[in-house]
Amino acid sequence: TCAFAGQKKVLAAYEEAVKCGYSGARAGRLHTPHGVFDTPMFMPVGTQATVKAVSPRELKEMGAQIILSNTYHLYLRPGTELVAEAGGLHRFMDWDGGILTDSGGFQVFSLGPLRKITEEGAAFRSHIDGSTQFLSPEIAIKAQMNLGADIIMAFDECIPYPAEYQYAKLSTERTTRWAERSQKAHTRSGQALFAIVQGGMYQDLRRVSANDLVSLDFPGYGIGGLSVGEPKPVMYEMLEQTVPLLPENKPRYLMGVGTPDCLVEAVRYGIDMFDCVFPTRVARNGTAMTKSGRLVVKNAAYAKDFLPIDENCGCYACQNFSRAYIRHLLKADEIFGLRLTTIHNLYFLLDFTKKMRQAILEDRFLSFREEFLAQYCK
Ligand SMILES: NCc1cc(CSc2ccccc2)c2nc(N)[nH]c(=O)c2c1
Ligand SMILES: [Zn+2]
Repeated sequence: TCAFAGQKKVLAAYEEAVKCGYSGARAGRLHTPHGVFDTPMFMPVGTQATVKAVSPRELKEMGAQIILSNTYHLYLRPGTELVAEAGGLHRFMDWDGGILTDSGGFQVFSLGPLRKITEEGAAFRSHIDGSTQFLSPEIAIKAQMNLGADIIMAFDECIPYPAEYQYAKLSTERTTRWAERSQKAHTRSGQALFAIVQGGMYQDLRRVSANDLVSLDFPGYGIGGLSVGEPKPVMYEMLEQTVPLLPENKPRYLMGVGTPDCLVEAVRYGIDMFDCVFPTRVARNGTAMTKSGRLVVKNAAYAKDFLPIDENCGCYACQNFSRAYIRHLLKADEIFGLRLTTIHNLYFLLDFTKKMRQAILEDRFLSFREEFLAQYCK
């Protein structure tokens, strides 16, 4: 166990269990005030304090350990002070597992129209009521302390792709200054603040960003600014440059990356934590994830297919319902149809990360990766 202690009392300690030969893959245990969780791990996204279409009980049943929420959305509605008055996010949404919140920077740039970035922070218009809003490291950290997540993220700028070298350099240096301001504003013990590595698609900027943030000594590190439209080989190249510079005894969280082929490659480089809206988002348009790729249940081909989505899947949908039934519900715009495809997709990704962990523990991760990629990308 290599528990770590930041400048405050031990926060999210991370113990590396097993390192897999010939790759950076590792299986670890992440300690938080709401429990100890296994990595590699997939974290379902619950942007507005709910993982769309599923209940906390169902999330627990399918093995979810840590779920994500968005400071940007909760800050605008219902307000983070209100959530604090309700007893914090765990109480508000009745979730007793781990919670991680993003700092809001990314959502400002991806959602808020008419935004302006200065050294101080980001001004933007709310996508809800068009009101003028402002987020800074101090405001974002205060909001996350109000929400009470176990792991919170420093305020950063996700550099768009493509970006000029000069812009990427200035933005990355500012994100490092914002990380320092986030650290100074973070006064809630028992809550881990992760920094976020940026640097665009420039190897040298990625290395500078990682080294600067490591010297500021955070309990864990997000890797941001990837899966923003760049070719996958470029993303893998940035991981190869960045991950080895991060402390082995601290968790690495690749932000907003989530197709299974990307997950297995990122685990190979030593990533421990993942999130993505993809499984819940594609579920809502009737697409199920399987180890051979995507299955569009809504297609007419499945009208009389009385088999489950995946015969080998242990999820509630596959154990009890057929493709024909789920297709019928989706065609009839029945909410239960979306719930079943969402339950299946979340279970698929949670089970997939469990299988990767098992493969690492049994030192057969590289053959697991080969077999999976051969079948999935078929
Ligand atoms: N892959 C793109 C991506 C996604 C997210 C969002 S991850 C997320 C989404 C919902 C809830 C919690 C975290 C990011 N967040 C931050 N702060 N910085 C990034 O560079 C970045 C890049
Ligand atoms: Zn299933």
